[in-house]
Amino acid sequence: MPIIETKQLVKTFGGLTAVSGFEIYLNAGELIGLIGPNGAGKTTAFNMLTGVYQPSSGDIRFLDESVVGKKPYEITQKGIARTFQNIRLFKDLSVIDNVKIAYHQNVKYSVAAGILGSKRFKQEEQEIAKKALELLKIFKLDHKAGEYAKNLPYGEQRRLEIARALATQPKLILLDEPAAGMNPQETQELMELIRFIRGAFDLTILLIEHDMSLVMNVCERIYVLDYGKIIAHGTPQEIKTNPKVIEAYLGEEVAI
Ligand SMILES: Nc1ncnc2c1ncn2[C@@H]1O[C@H](COP(=O)(O)OP(=O)(O)OP(=O)(O)O)[C@@H](O)[C@H]1O
Repeated sequence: MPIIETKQLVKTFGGLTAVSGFEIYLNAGELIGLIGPNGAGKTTAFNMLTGVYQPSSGDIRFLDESVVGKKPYEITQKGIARTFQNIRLFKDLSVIDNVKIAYHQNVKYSVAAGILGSKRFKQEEQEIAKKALELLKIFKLDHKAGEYAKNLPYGEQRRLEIARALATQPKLILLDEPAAGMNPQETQELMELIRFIRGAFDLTILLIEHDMSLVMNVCERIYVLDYGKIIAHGTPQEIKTNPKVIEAYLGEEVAI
């Protein structure tokens, strides 16, 4: 049974149909790509999967339960995390605090315990600080734990966003253009990191990416959106040679 499955998802904005008939599924442990020309509806699809937008119609089943109508924080608590195309870190907080905040979502002490500084609260805080640092180590950001997030170079901010998403302990993670703005060396390292975290954290991953070499190299299957509709679905090899995909990308800068 798929971990997530969408049924005939539609999103309209006034007269504009941004996404229609959107049907995808991801099995547990898969790494799947979602590609398409600019304005095809990829981010709108992510926004529906994470409760940022409510679908105009259709259904989203996550772990065999509909998540339509749920708020973004409820969806995060159920196990779906994401990163954003335009990085959304807490830029005036330290690197480690960005990760600690995400861990706090799953902590069990009460607000009163926090204010009163109870023993349990202190233990939880120490545990979270330890876990956050371990996570930063995986992302090679532990030596920058105390720096302001805003002072990190772009590529590191992107990595921190993924680390923060992982701190919510998701089962499914949606990455919106994780390699945007990265140089080839950083992109290569990111590719290895994505493969690593999938295994290490038992994740299922859906990836939007314009960097075709990244998508073709790491994804097992790829969905292609064009004008809000899925025009192709298959292995990287099938997608590369699909005439509809080639046509959709004509005039775009990306070579597939
Ligand atoms: N909040 C909104 N209000 C109105 N129109 C929107 C809104 N969000 C997205 N759209 C429109 O929906 C369509 C799909 O946009 P979307 O951002 O999902 O595409 P995309 O595939 O993610 O594009 P890109 O690759 O450029 O990020 C576009 O025509 C966009 O202008």
